[in-house]
Amino acid sequence: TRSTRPQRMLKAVQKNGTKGNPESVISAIDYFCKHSEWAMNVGDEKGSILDSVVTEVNPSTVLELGTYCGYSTVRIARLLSPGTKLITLEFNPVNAAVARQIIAYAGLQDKVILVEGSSGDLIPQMKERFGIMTFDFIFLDHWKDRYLPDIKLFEECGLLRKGSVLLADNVICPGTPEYLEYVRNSPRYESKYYPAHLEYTKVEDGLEKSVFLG
Ligand SMILES: O=C(NCCCCc1cc2cnccc2s1)c1cc(-c2ccc(F)cc2)cc(O)c1O
Ligand SMILES: [Mg+2]
Repeated sequence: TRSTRPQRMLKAVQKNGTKGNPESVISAIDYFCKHSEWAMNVGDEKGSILDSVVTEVNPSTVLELGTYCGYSTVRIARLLSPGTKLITLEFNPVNAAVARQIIAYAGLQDKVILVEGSSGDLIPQMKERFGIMTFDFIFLDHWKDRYLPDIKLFEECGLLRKGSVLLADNVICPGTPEYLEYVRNSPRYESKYYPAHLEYTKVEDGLEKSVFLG
């Protein structure tokens, strides 16, 4: 059967990247998406904002919802302190297989725990399966209609602490209106919008950073 876009992206990384060099993997993916095939990675513009928030938070516990090909996983993992691991959830097994290879090519496999499944099923298992008390940093980049139910799930499962930072991709395009309304109007969050563009395009998009106030 015909290859998938993530599989063609992996080939581009192996051809144009340098093994063990995360920056070269990031560049190879961005080049592929700009010159070969658009793909729904967070991209370089929003990726720089992601980098700055991760650096500012310097988290010890990290969760990413939506691995896709591992582009943002690599961006986050390369910035984590030694010994810190990030948990990333992916629903699609074919994409998860590609992501594992891209993360390994970057040399970051020891800093990443990739779990296949849906957020609704896996979030309630975080404490028992991974010994997590609370998350310092959460990157939301999965089904856009799951952002709101999943933030409520985080609250219900006691996975947030005073100061936990949630960063959400695509709050404009494709859009997450109910999530935005919730975090911007809830007294339990302090929210800030970072304007940018949909990855590799001129279409308006942005990231919403929300700090849990306890
Ligand atoms: O759908 C998007 N990302 C989610 C893929 C969901 C798969 C998963 C569900 C799930 C559930 N539980 C755990 C893990 C996971 S992973 C997405 C789409 C666009 C886009 C596409 C077309 C377009 F014209 C304009 C924008 C841009 C983006 O940046 C995106 O992130
Ligand atoms: Mg996205």
